Amino acid sequence: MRSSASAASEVMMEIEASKPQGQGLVVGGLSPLSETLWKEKTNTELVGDVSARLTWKDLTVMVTLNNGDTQNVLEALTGYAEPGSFTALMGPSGSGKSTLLDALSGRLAANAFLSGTILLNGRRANLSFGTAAYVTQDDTLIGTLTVRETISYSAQLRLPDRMPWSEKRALVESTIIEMGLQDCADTVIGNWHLRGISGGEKRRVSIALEILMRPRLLFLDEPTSGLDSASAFFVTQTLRSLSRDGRTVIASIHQPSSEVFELFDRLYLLSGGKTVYFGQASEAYEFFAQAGFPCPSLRNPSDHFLRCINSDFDKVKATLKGSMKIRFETNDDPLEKITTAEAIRTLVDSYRTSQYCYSAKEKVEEMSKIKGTVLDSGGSQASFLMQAFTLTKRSFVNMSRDFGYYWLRLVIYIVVTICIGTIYLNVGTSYSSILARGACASFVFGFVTFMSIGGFPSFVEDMKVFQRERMNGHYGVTSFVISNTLSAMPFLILITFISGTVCYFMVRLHPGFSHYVFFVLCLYASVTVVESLMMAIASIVPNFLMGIITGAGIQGIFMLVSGYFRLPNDIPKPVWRYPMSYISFHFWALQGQYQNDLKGLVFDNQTPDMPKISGEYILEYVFQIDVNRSKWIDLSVIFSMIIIYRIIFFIMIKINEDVTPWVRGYLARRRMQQKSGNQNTTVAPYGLTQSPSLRTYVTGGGTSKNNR
Ligand SMILES: Nc1ncnc2c1ncn2[C@@H]1O[C@H](COP(=O)(O)OP(=O)(O)OP(=O)(O)O)[C@@H](O)[C@H]1O
Repeated sequence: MRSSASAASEVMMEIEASKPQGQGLVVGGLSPLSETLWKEKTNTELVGDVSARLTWKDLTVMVTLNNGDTQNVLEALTGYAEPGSFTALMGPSGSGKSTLLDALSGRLAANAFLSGTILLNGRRANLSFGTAAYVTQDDTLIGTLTVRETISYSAQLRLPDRMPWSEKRALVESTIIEMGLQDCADTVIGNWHLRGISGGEKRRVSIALEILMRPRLLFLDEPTSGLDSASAFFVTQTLRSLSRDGRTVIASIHQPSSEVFELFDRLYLLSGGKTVYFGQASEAYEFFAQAGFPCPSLRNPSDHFLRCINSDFDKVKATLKGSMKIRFETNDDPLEKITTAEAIRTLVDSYRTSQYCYSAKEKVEEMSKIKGTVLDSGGSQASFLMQAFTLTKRSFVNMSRDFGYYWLRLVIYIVVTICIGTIYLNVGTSYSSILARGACASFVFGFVTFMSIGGFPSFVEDMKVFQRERMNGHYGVTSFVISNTLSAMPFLILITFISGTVCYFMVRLHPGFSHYVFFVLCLYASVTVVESLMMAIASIVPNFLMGIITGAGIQGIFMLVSGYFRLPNDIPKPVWRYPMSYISFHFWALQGQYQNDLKGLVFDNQTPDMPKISGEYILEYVFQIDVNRSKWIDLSVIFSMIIIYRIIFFIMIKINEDVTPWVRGYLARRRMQQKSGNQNTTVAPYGLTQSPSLRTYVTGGGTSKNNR
């Protein structure tokens, strides 16, 4: 078998061989090779009529706070981003950079309401789910995969099926080179037990994943944060080169060095949600000078701009003056004479009446009038089957490499079942074994299945990757649910088969192969139900600590009404018996296993004065089991619960994506109209939603078939 390194070097040789004369691979930009490959293999033109012209006018974002108050995070912002340009959003922490990016890309939080107009190519458009690529601040990647594997799986998930694998591989390799990841291409990303690539490299992997599909519109939230100056320059240069290929690139940048600042085409400077400056980055220097805040010599211009508009400096100065009795030297710097809050007011007012503001508004009007191409989903072009297959494979590889996902659980399960086996060793058929058998089954289907909750943190990590990829339109919910179910199956079968066998034969439960198979199947079904239950919980409570507490609480209640801690007929009828005990999978597992174990056995204390007791009698009169119902029906109920919980997971995600934004949109419209009293205020549904179905409404385009 060829090693991945040799395969990679072959690909690189292919790349070298296919290079046009005199044209090298461009490091820090889209290589001619990948550009050509992309156009040839996907029949997609990258520039021209599919370019993305984005405008936003009077964009206001209001958030509702926990105490019911509202706060304007962005106030009446107007601006635009053109193809072939790189726009940087800058401002102090909390100025609204991320919120502006979120508003433009249709990713606002549930409590945020948007008003104003956002147009893409002169039309309203929902930019989520792949129409625009978005690189978030957090690098949510699968820790057990190498850089090359991460990008390769992403290519398989999104590139068209008809594109041969060798060409997909070539695209992957060229993307690795574009992002300067050659040296760490075969290193794992890293997780809690695997030492992986550096933070800067993770950032570059996240960007590589999004530029792989050559999106026409690219949003990046702080792509250079946490990078050293060389890496930050490299990343920014790459983004600039991407924009030069006719793409529209908008990125929020925290504290750029002067070299990085020089790479910006346009600068959007924000403070407290207001526009301080929007225009050519190179002209910002002049604007600040005109407004009375010239940049002192020997100061980095971007540092100066941020210094002028960061009101935290007022607090810092006041604290220093008060507590440390520091006296600030007065010099010619205007910022020493006035507070930063006053400087911000002056700059905001200056901008409002400046030629920069007028020309921006004019340009927005002009761009809004031109109705360009409707950009449909730039998301996945792979078929549903290819997505499901790739996701299953990726998930299986991850599960097999992540020690905490299943291997640790396997070890614990074996240890615990050996303990059970030792305690109930060769339980027999004496009178005392009746209670022992009941307790043993209750422990196995109660506590042993409960331990499956331990996989929740790993699943939450998977969910984060899913959410990032889903929001960027890489694949749909169905593919994720199917892949998760299939990839987990071999591990769950292995865990339950080994631990079930250890337990069954050490305890010597009911002899007979079919009894043993039932026990193992019931254990498998119960453990899978717990997994599915936790999956459904994760779709509602994505925080892993809260998820574990919720899952533990639900299972505790299920155990209580399972018929062991209180006999079925004694469980209070309202709520606990009907419906709780029937919803509890423990109840069905115990009903089935008691029958499986006791039916056909005879209990005898080997003393002449004590009668023999049949298992049927105990089932009916001691454990109060419905003996007329087949144990296989009990088992099928547990299997149906697996499907039900997976459907709940699917529905919850769909509700979050489709229904919640619709409700929020409706509430926002009412709230904004009430607040402003102006019926003409446009509350843009596209800005509030992440719904693929609303995309159909706003763009007239269809929902991608792969986003099912
Ligand atoms: N959904 C929300 N609910 C409540 N407050 C919010 C919400 N979104 C943003 N804010 C508030 O709005 C302000 C701007 O936040 P935002 O994250 O956009 O700033 P930022 O400029 O990106 O900051 P940073 O550089 O630190 O990431 C902050 O004060 C933040 O607390």
